[in-house]
Amino acid sequence: MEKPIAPVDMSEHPISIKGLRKSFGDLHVLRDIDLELYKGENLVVLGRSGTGKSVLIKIVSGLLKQDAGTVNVLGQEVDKLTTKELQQLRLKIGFSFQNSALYDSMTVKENLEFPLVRNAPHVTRKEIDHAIEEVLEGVGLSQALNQMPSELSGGQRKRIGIARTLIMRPEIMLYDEPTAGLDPITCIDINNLINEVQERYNTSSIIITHDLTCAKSTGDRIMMLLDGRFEKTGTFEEVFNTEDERIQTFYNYNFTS
Ligand SMILES: Nc1ncnc2c1ncn2[C@@H]1O[C@H](COP(=O)(O)OP(=O)(O)OP(=O)(O)O)[C@@H](O)[C@H]1O
Repeated sequence: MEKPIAPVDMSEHPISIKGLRKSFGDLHVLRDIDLELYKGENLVVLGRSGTGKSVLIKIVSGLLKQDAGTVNVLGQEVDKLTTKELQQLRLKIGFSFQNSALYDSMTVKENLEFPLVRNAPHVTRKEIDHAIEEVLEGVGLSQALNQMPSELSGGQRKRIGIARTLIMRPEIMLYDEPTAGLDPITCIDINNLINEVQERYNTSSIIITHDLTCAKSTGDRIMMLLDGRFEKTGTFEEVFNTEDERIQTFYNYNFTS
């Protein structure tokens, strides 16, 4: 499916990264990273396994500290924040991590209300129920309200995981390998959901993946991470219309449709 055109505002940068470096001992994972996420866009960070995509997301969310460079998220320098400030900032970010598992002993409803009850203690029961109803409808799973996670398919669990982040109304969404481990049809389903979330909630998102179909279907812009740097940025066609053998090899080994 073609990516719908999104209303992107290039003058606002919910995430701005300059001169970022990160090494682990002699392993120089991120060598010199510049990245501006535009407001309202889906930005795909594409790269082979082990190229540092997860490290990048962890630095953006304050789980890891960079060695050099600046990482500004919603106007704040992440590595300068206190634990409390970081917690506040994280409430504005929706994380869809590979293993952001649901609580198996709770129903879908209980899973969804958990972040609200914990982080917004003053919301009323009525507001919670309304928010749950709204996000479940948003991810197309209104009927799953009282089901247990074990009764849902992998794709449905992923949807509920995304709904659980949306309930906090995040300004930014970070998707880490959203289609990993899903069958091709479910992948299409999740790619469509990522676009629906962008449209419906006006989120600005970074999607990190090595799945080219996911990149093509969800990305307004693609950044290709190679050897610790972004080697190419543009639309899917711009990135892969290249003489760079490393990018051609990535394309030839990965693209399945
Ligand atoms: N805390 C850490 N300590 C030491 N090395 C680490 C740490 N975190 C990541 N690395 C190393 O950094 C490199 C990049 O890891 P990262 O998880 O970011 O890769 P990735 O691009 O997300 O790959 P994948 O798609 O397989 O998750 C790997 O070689 C990894 O072993």
